[in-house]
Amino acid sequence: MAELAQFAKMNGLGNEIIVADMRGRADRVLPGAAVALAADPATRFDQIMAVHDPRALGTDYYVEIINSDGSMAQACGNGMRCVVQALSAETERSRFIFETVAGVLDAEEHTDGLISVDMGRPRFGWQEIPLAEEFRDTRMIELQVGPIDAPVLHSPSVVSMGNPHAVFWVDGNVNTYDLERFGPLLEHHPIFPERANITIAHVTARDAMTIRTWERGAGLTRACGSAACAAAVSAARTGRTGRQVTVTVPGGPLDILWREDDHVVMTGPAEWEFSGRFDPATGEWEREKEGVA
Ligand SMILES: N[C@@H](CCC[C@H](N)C(=O)O)C(=O)O
Repeated sequence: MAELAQFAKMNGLGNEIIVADMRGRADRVLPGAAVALAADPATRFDQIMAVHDPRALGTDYYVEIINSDGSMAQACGNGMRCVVQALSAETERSRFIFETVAGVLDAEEHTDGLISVDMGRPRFGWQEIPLAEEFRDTRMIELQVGPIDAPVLHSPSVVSMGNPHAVFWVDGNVNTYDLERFGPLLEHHPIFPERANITIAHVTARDAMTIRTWERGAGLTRACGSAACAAAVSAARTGRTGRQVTVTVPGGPLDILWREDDHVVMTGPAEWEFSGRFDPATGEWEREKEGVA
């Protein structure tokens, strides 16, 4: 067995997260190890946030994001809040600058314990999302599921928050839609060459909406931070809301602000569950014993 790496099992509004401490190591969390950890009910997770030593000048850490199917993700809002909480407990710092494959982002823990993450700028170009074919206006694209003459979900807004998102607008309760059935079909639809996160959104006020998300590479989750950002910017962009909204996901509310400088800032909680050590090559793991640092 390789030298074990420390991890903390955490969650961001029920989005199951493992924060893996890969600092000072040359190895990476392998896809097979992620799949093994996800299959174990005790360590079941939606994303692993692997925290590495910094690669770029002016950043504190490089963070890799791994979905439960072993694929890589470019953004994970709830996971970033968990990383901030884990690091702030260790370092007594409250601000961090991270590098991810999607770029550099900064994050801050507030005195009330809530954490804000600057999720960067949304991208609306069809090649940036990416889509398989040209759509000049990505506020609403032609795509539907269900019977041709009576689609269940149709005409989503599409956007990249570093990762690809499609947001389907509905009038009623988001829980009445069979996302477990339609999510995988839409995630793998040929219009999304890199797959997509699929969200159903119901705007309830100029500053509020409820969403549910089928995550690319992880399936149905209780929360998806980048999807909350994607839904918020898409709602503002289509005139449904203003630029500051409370997005309620199954796990609870997230505050999303699309600032005038085009950056999207997400604020919400993070929660520690337990710690352990694992083998990044195989996913074998052991729980940290109480009282052992
Ligand atoms: N849970 C995340 C999003 C995770 C990444 C996603 N599954 C993808 O592959 O794009 C969040 O909180 O943003």
